Amino acid sequence: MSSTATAKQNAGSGPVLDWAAGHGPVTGALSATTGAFAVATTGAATAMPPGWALAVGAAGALGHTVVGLRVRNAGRTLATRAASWLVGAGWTTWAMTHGPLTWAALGSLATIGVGIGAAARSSALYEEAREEEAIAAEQRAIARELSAERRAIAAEWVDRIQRVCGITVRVLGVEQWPTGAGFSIDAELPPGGATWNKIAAESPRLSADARLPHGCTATASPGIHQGRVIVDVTTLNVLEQERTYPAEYGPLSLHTGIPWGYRTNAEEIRAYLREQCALIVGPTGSGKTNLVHSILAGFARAEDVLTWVIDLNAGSAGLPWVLPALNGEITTADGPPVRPGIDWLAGTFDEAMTMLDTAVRVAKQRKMGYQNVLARANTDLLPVSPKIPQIMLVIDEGAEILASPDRQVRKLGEKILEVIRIARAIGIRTVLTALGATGSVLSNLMIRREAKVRVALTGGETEGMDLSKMFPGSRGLRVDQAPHKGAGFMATPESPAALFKAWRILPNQIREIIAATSDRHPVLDEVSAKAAGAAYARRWDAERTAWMLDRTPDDTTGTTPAGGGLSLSALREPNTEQATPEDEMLRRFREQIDAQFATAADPHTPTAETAPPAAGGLNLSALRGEQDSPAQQAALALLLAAGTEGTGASAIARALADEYGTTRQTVVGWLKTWTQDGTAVRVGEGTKARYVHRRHAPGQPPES
Ligand SMILES: Nc1ncnc2c1ncn2[C@@H]1O[C@H](COP(=O)(O)OP(=O)(O)OP(=O)(O)O)[C@@H](O)[C@H]1O
Repeated sequence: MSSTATAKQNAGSGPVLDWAAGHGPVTGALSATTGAFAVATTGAATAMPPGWALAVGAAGALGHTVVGLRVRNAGRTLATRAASWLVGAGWTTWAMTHGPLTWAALGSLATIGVGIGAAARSSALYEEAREEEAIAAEQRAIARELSAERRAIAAEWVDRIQRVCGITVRVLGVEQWPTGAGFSIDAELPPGGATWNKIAAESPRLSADARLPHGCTATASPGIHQGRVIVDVTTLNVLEQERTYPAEYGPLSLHTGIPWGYRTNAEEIRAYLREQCALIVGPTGSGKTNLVHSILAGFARAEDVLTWVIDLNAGSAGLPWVLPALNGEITTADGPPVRPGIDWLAGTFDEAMTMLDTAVRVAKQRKMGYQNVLARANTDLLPVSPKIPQIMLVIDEGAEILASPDRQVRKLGEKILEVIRIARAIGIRTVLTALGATGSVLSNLMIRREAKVRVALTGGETEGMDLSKMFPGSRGLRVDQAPHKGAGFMATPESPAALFKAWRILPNQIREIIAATSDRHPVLDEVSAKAAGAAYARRWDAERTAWMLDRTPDDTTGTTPAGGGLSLSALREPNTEQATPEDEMLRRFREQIDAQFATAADPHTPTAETAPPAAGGLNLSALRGEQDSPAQQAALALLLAAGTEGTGASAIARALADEYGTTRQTVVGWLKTWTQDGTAVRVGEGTKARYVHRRHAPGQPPES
């Protein structure tokens, strides 16, 4: 009978006995006594020589002892098992001689059974306790070793702090960092008025005394109360290494902080920007642009942030976040067009002014429009959420704008300050970068008060780096501690000034982040969109974005002006007979945005200057008269050539991809327009659907 069949049979008739399983105290005793009884009765009935039972018992005891030794059972367990075998065998021998079916034999067998059970139970418990004790002993040994190391560290640093700072601390704990880059000491200051900053001020001397490698520091910060100090000691210089932006692009929120880089203990540091503005200082070549990209990456990942970028320096900070989407270089797995990684990019003075005016209008409108929301939430801080996103204005070299001697540029500066002044409560904050004009910028009270998230990228540059102005109250920070590109110091209200490094982020990661976050960006809330008006709604308009395409390196028109100024092509009449590839790209971009996103409803009723928006979206394409581009003409020619058979969007896109870089999405847009205006006819359904030029449409008289 198969085992399954047996199991099935047994299932209905009581407990299934698993003979392969090991014995517990009860089954073990039961098995021993029933076994002995069976042998005794059979032996007596068959007149088996009683000595055999004794021999079997001795062999059993020996076998069990050997196995027990092999699995390292305790001596006590071995003795119990061997004794069980021998007692069982003794009884069997006796019972075979005197007859197993007497009351004396049965009673003594039951007693033996209970005895074996109890002994087995006790030896099992003993075995368990022995195992636990072994584990605990092992852990105690590890802890002893660790705490010996910790004790050594504690003693060494008590001595050092005494020697260097003249303060005798009592170490309460030493925590080794999981990153392996160093440790933290939690110590109690002596009575008599010693403060943690006395130790903090001696950081360089402590580091030297500890013979720390270059780039490693011993920094002191306040402990749990004013009588305690934490000393963080780095022993491995992670700032030396180049670490790329973490490849996990999951959603973030302004409220949980946006990671900007990592500390010397290799832990990430986050900027909390709900109420704070930020100031980043970094001379040329220090890695400032790279840091701005890391920051924009974090904002792109956030579900409650819309990023507006002003970059009058040829848009280099913002362009990588726009162009891949604009040029249709990125597609997502399910095919919808990709939104740029930032919500607005101003690369010219006029556009920057428009953006700042819009920000001021939005701020004022939010103040009025959200009174109820504030009252309901019982707060004076607008509850920022994906529905009411925070606008982060990132202004590259904004500090230079503030300090500019040029009257025009200073107007921009005044607007920036106005935004900083009025918009904290209602969710608009700024990130300003500076090449080094820290003196004049930091003398501005508004910046000093509002921009407490600060970064100084040194990249080894010592000229014009006044760390004490950037991080007032922090002592012991030296530029030469961070000689690597992308490295410097960062302070936030939550985390005192200390060494920091930005992750390296390359264009391919920027493209990945644009694709990964495309459907995550919030939409400007209705109240704000109303205030922002057409200036915002038409931000991707051809005339306003032409400069971006003139900057692309694969520009073949030769019209790119030198320097970063506004390009002449921005003034180009968009409805020229021969559309350029840039116009084609722009048109495609507008179409994609129209098709996919109602980026903001244009709240204004159409006027002479504002073209009517399509219901539910921007209808950017409608903002200019559509003109067939060479790519579109080629597509039309293909449609004609397909005759009565017709063709589809994919086939046309494939044919045009090499020469014009046309995507399927674009062709879908053209085919839609052509079917609407009667140029083409759609025939068939589902996967069989194809388009036929009206000349070849069924039932159509041939055109002459
Ligand atoms: N976090 C980083 N890790 C490693 N290397 C970096 C990092 N940031 C920047 N670099 C290196 O420094 C170089 C300059 O960086 P980046 O262009 O960001 O500097 P910048 O301060 O903006 O300079 P510029 O103003 O001249 O553009 C980069 O090409 C890169 O090699």
